[in-house]
Amino acid sequence: MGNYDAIVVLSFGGPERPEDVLPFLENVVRGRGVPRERLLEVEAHYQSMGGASPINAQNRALVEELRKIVDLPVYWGNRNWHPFLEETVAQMKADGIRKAAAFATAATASYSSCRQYREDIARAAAAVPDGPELVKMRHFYDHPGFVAAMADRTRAALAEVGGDARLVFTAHSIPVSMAVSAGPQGNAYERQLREASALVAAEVGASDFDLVWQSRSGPPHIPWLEPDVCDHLETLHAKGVESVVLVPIGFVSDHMEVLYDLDVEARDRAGELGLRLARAGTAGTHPRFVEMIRDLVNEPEPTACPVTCCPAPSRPRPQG
Ligand SMILES: CC1=C(CCC(=O)O)c2cc3nc(cc4[nH]c(cc5[nH]c(cc1n2)c(C)c5CCC(=O)O)c(CCC(=O)O)c4C)C(CCC(=O)O)=C3C
Ligand SMILES: [Fe+2]
Repeated sequence: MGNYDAIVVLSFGGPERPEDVLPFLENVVRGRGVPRERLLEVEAHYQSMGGASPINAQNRALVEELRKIVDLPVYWGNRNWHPFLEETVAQMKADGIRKAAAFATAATASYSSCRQYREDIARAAAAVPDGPELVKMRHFYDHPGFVAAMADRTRAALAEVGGDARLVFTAHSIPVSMAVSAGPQGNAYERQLREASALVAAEVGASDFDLVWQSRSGPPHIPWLEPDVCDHLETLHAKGVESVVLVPIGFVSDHMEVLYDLDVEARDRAGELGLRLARAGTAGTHPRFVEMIRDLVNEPEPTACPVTCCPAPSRPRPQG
């Protein structure tokens, strides 16, 4: 046990009002060379959904559920939008918290899903001198609680389409260079997602599955993980597959990347192809997932990753 006196849920953050969408997006892509056109396209996705991301509401719900089963105070702070982790850590200090277990809402290794959350913790520590120590919990892609929650969600989606649907797991695409440098031995992002997918597939009794990518960002000349989920639906259709269940194994709540890129874009593509499609839910507030967080906090204190793993991407050269 790490002798924590609080838990803090650390997440991506999202806008909740139309006028916050662009400033939020600018925070996300600062220094990352994402073309302006891509940013405006994504802005339109958010505005088409009412100018609000559901991610903050989902994190509030997760915090509520967690509070019901732990004896520690539970806080919540984000990387890209209010409440920023700095704000939360300032509150924790004011409340007298000395050491907290930090649960980041990302299951795997990679710069975006691990190292960058460690940087968020370091930034908050620098902003709040003499604040609490935050200890980041380990990756949970293969934790039985996460797997059980995702298996339940997958079974529900299979029941929706009926028959022998093809299981297609999806995760956020990342630059190939980021994928190669993920984890102490490299390639951990893809390997961990494949392992998580295999565990869920086995639990629902599927003999085979695919793992594909979604939500590609970045400049077009930089290679990202492929194939994209929409292209993959075409490939499956060409092979004679008639029904598909999409399982967003790379995300823990039904936020914008899931609601837009899967429920709008991929669903549209499936409709054009005449494919039957159902989308499995994410872990969200599934009781097994919430219990997993409690169990992680009760594990021996995790050691930090080696400093060489999941390095920050080099800053892209300005284009044009
Ligand atoms: C691995 C990974 C996860 C999973 C792990 C985790 O969950 O942390 C994830 C989650 C998320 N990504 C999200 C949103 C966005 N990601 C972007 C851009 C990027 N994501 C990347 C990677 C990941 N992203 C990368 C390498 C970029 C390129 C820019 C950069 O190098 O950082 C952009 C910029 C615009 C664009 O899409 O071009 C947006 C808006 C939301 C919030 C959804 C909501 O608002 O509900 C969530 C949970
Ligand atoms: Fe992202």
